[in-house]
Amino acid sequence: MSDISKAPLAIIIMGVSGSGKSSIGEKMAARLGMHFVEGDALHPAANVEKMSKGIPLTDEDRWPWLDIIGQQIAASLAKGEAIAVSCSALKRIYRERLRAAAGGHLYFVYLDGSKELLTRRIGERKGHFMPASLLESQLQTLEVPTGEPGVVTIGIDDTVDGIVEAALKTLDAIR
Ligand SMILES: Nc1ncnc2c1ncn2[C@@H]1O[C@H](COP(=O)(O)OP(=O)(O)OP(=O)(O)O)[C@@H](O)[C@H]1O
Ligand SMILES: O=C(O)[C@H](O)[C@@H](O)[C@H](O)[C@H](O)CO
Repeated sequence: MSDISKAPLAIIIMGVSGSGKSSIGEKMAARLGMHFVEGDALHPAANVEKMSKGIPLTDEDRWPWLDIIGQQIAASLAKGEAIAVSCSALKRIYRERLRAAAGGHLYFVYLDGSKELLTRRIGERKGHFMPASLLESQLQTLEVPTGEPGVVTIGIDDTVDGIVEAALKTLDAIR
């Protein structure tokens, strides 16, 4: 099996709110010895305020945020450094923007879960700005990335470790 940590690699861990992007992304990046960036931390304050009030973001709200993420990925790759970022990346046009920023060298790990499981995980989570009420709009906005280049789809009905293992194995298989 090839060692996917050797080449500079850029990975977005994507999916709707509560799918496990932060939990999986952090652990995956640690396993690969990669720098992990929490995409939520890069939202302009106005976006966080909106989401905290239960108001879904628009494309216009998301573009500046996606561009910050794209710039971070481009900067890492330019230095020859691998990077993993958690980012909902719900629409295909968002992913295209991120791919363009990364010069085409971008993988996506899509965390796929049922509405019931997502609702449960968000409900059990404490101290996060994202209210459970926004899950519906997240699911409506999501354009499933399956079939796009560099995408691996992983079901989230498993332990964090199980999901990380599956993601690493599937990613390795397509590289
Ligand atoms: N495989 C799992 N098994 C059990 N609990 C999990 C699993 N993955 C994530 N969780 C829990 O589910 C909740 C949501 O996970 P997390 O915050 O990582 O998702 P997220 O996609 O980053 O969410 P958001 O986009 O809203 O920030 C957290 O409380 C987390 O601890
Ligand atoms: O595109 C979006 O609507 C946002 O990025 C959300 O997905 C949140 O950032 C995330 O889910 C926070 O919990």
